[in-house]
Amino acid sequence: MKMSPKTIRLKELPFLNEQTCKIKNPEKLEIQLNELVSGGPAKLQIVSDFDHTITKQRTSNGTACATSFEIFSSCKSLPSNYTSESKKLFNKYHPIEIDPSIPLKEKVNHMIEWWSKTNDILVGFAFDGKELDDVAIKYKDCLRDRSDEFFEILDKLDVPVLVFSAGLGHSVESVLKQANVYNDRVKVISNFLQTKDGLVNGFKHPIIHTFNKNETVLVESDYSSLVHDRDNIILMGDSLGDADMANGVPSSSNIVKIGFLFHHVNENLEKYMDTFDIVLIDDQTMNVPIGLLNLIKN
Ligand SMILES: Nc1ccn([C@@H]2O[C@H](COP(=O)(O)O)[C@@H](O)[C@H]2O)c(=O)n1
Ligand SMILES: [Mg+2]
Repeated sequence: MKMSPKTIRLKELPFLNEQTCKIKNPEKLEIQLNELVSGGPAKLQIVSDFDHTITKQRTSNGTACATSFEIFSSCKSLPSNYTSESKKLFNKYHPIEIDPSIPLKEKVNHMIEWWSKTNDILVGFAFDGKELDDVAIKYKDCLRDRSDEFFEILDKLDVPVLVFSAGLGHSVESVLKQANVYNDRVKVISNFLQTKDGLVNGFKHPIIHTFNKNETVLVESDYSSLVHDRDNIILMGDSLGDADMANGVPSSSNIVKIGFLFHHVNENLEKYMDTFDIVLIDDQTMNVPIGLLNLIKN
């Protein structure tokens, strides 16, 4: 006998009823979730940011987790002027990046300036991918709690994952590799270094920064052609700009957006709730994405 599918009710899902989980429009989310479930794994794809989304925003003792650029900077062979300049840039621009009082247009200009100054200092030295792989071993535990389980479920269900990062692609790939979660279903679109005469010569184009993660930078990749029949999307990010990461998909797509909120929680909460379907406050786990996958899997 064929069973009729049971409607999923948000109030019956403990992982969406925690104090730290905020949902602006539960009715809309309930409809979206039921569509995700009825589409099953075959219709699903994941689009996720890397820094502070696949990795944690803070460790258990409260310190910030290194970004992919910071992981690169811990390679001992890099010239000290690169590492010191890069640190200075981080100290200047990161507070701007997370400041809720700065209007978006102004912030975008600062971010373009940050990434182009970073591009300018990434010139004229050798880069050893093997050294980065070795360094990345130290950072594999920066991944959110239960990340291994999250990637294992996706792998078993054959669900493709786009990791869309404005960070440094080489570090993203190294950390995913060292954590044993990088496989054929995972594609990284990010900033990769180019070389000239064997030395680093800035980023390959287009440069991806926090606020241009959309179809304009995806257009040159073959990603959309690979997943065009998967119109159910779970999108995950920690920055408001991450919510645009699936902008290039057809308008008929059903996208559930999860936002990990950590900085300036009170000032940001309303904007995050307007932008993401599910907002998770200081949640350093993959509990909610895994909860959704388990519904879809079953
Ligand atoms: N020179 C830089 C530029 C940016 N960052 C940080 O990287 C993050 C971008 O990576 P996502 O995976 O989150 O897109 C961004 O939020 C910046 O804070 C950096 O550390 N150094
Ligand atoms: Mg991020």
